[in-house]
Amino acid sequence: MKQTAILGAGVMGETLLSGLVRAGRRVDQLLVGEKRNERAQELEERYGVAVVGNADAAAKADTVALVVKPQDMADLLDEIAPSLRAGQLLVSLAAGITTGFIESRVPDGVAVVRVMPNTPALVDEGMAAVSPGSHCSEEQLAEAESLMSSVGRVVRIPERQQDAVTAISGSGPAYIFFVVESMIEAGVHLGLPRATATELVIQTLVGSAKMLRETGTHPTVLREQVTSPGGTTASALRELEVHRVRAAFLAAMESARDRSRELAEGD
Ligand SMILES: NC(=O)C1=CN([C@@H]2O[C@H](COP(=O)(O)OP(=O)(O)OC[C@H]3O[C@@H](n4cnc5c(N)ncnc54)[C@H](O)[C@@H]3O)[C@@H](O)[C@H]2O)C=CC1
Ligand SMILES: O=C(O)[C@@H]1CCC=N1
Repeated sequence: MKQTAILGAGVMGETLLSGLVRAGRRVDQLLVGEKRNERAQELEERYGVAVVGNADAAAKADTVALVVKPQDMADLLDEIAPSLRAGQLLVSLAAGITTGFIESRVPDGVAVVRVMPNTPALVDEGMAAVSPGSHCSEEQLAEAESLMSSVGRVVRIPERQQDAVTAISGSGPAYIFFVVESMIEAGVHLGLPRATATELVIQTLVGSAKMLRETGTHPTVLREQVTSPGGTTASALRELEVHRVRAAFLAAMESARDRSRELAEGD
């Protein structure tokens, strides 16, 4: 019976855990390692999953998902390294942490896959990008992909693109929620009840996302279809350009990419 351990069960760890359970993974094939006792207890009660020590989980599992903050990764690896053996697979979901960083801290022959997931995995609409480390077999990479495909889509990318991916899809949901918040506030400023503004914005987002996915039409064309000559949309879009929103998105994502690079240094 193949065992999968999840070490670090905060927002992303629980997202992965819940997705695996929804996808039909038996709870007796799952182990969780979590530092905070009250959190560990909560997860045991919610999912019926066994929460054990990190070293114990690492020794028993075939696949170990590392879902702690980048700043906590070195300590976690020091703790579990003596329990690991060649042939096991480590799947890191941490921003910035390279496969080389992990490989240099665990026994030879332990395979590493770096993944950048995102929180829509909570509703099985996640986007994950996976990159193999230096000695990861096709079968092990497929195992990491299958872990993530239980909660959404998966793409394979070269590891050098991981910091950019982190800036786009890893952090991406936060930008979208920020836009949604801003539009709801604008609706309230324009005199709409908050509940009405919220419903209008969320359905507009869902409908627009569905159009992008289902028509396959380029976003520029879809935007042009909404923009009547001399109309309301053109007027609004001119304001967004005047306020340099496009440039702000570029600067924001460059900043996220650079921060991802820094996290590897432990800052
Ligand atoms: N939240 C997000 O949207 C995304 C997060 N990630 C990555 O996922 C990782 C976790 O992020 P979050 O879940 O947001 O953080 P979080 O702070 O919610 O969760 C981290 C968990 O790890 C636990 N922990 C810390 N040290 C531990 C140890 N030695 N042993 C066991 N448990 C330990 C903490 O108690 C906490 O519950 C990060 O590396 C982050 O870069 C990646 C993509 C998206
Ligand atoms: O903010 C962060 O560092 C993590 C990585 C991507 C999304 N959340």
